[in-house]
Amino acid sequence: KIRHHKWELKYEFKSPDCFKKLVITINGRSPGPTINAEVGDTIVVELKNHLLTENVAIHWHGIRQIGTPWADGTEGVTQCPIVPGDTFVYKFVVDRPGTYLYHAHYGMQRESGLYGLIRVSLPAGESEPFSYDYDKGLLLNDWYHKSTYEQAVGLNSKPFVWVGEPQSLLINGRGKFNCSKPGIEAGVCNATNPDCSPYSMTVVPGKTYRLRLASFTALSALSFEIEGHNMTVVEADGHNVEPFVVQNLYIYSGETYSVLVKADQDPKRNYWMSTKIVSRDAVNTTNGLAIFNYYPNHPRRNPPTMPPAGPRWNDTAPRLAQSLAIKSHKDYIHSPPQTSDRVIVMLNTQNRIDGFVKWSVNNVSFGFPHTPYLVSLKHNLLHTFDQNPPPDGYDSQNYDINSVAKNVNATSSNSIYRLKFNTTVDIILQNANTMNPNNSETHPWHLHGHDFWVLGYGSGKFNISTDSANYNLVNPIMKNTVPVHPYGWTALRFRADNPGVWLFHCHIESHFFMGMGVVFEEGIEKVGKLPKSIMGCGESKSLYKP
Ligand SMILES: O=C1O[C@H]([C@@H](O)CO)C(O)=C1O
Repeated sequence: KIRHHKWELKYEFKSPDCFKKLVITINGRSPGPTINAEVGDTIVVELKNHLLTENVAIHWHGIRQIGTPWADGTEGVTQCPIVPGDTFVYKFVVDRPGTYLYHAHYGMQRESGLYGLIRVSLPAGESEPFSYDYDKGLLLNDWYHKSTYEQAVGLNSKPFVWVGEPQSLLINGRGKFNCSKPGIEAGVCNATNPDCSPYSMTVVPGKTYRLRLASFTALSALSFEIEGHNMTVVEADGHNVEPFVVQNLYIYSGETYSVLVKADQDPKRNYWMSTKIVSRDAVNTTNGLAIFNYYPNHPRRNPPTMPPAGPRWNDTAPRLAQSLAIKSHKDYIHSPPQTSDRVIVMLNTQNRIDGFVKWSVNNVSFGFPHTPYLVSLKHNLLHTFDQNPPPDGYDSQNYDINSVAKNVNATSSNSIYRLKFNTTVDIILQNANTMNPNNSETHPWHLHGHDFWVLGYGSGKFNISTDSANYNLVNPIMKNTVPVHPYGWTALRFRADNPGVWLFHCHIESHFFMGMGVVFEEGIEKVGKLPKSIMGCGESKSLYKP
């Protein structure tokens, strides 16, 4: 079945957390409409850019784009930006059931509110290995009052202007900034604006709900909980999980989870749903709140209790424990190849280049070329980017991951990793200290075009002989986004079997903007004829003869 969507993108004044700012809307909404589809459907999104003076591109996060690498929506990698006034048509197949995201992939535009959910269900007659009565989406986000443009310029300035912690946290596009804080211009913040009344999810006592949680945060790692209710984790990034129960779920930017919740508590009252920032000391950001409303109580009635405080922000152990608990459902194991053809160790560091603050992989900070790689590679415009491959590792003998590096300087490059088609590749994400003493951050890494097996997590420096001996090669979960914990490592394996050019990057918007990403090419010769609509910028202009 073909599912046709017509989207008009524009900036509008909105007050998702009561504070008025410019928000990118899709057909008047932020978050945008949920795309509902069945496995095997073709999604067509006809996108009209009405942003007046800003380009755009939309990425379908978690959709592998098999046979349509040009529809991945990654500006600079798979397409030219969509300029104001233009219409671009995305067309791709959703080939697996599960919960996925879509969001802007141009500069740091996602945080302007251009995001939404993709829900792919099984064909009628097929069923999941779990059951529920109702299916609901919960889109989690953090929210800034400054424009994405002001933030980008700050990150790219000397002296460096960091984006800081978000002003609020949103649940289904709604949050609450404290309008009575001093220094707010009259008329900008209105606590009674209906845009910012909390999201309320009505539940029928005794029923079971599948909540599809998705994190779109620009920066924050979150802990989500529903006061007084257990949650059973059943899906992660579109894969069935061997079920386990949590009171609070840690979720990193770019991840999705389905949890089952039974409305089995006192039906005479409502309960809080809340998000809290973990892994960063965000003292001035209040927790995100929504209402878990037991029918027939009033959906706006506040619960009689204080909202839950949530876990301590700097406690890494329970987060690592949750990561380790996520295994493939026993009836849905995709066995990983038992060996790999290539191991790429990726040291994650914060650096300086000519006095600018950057993030790097193996001391190379990523920057886009002018021509999208997909076009350059397919049409042999190889002079458009650096042909020296980036390093497959770092000097692990001599690099101390636990302290500020002796030499924090890095280089910048737009070079890429070229993978041999149909080979198995291991990636070891190695975390380290930032440029600040006693500080290491959590980075959620997202791979385009593939799912990978998560073979292991550990703390400290990865040891190729001892740590790889402990890989989970039996029932590893497959995901498309995974955290590397502070001072820790994460090991992934994937098959380079999807012809195209694919980004792999930290899903924190500012970190990717500062260079925290790499690009993989595989099987470029197998990519079909590129649509002209992705061309028109840089050297692809020469190919664009209408
Ligand atoms: O990239 C970052 O910069 C700041 C800080 O390290 C420098 O101000 C921070 O917390 C980041 O994640």
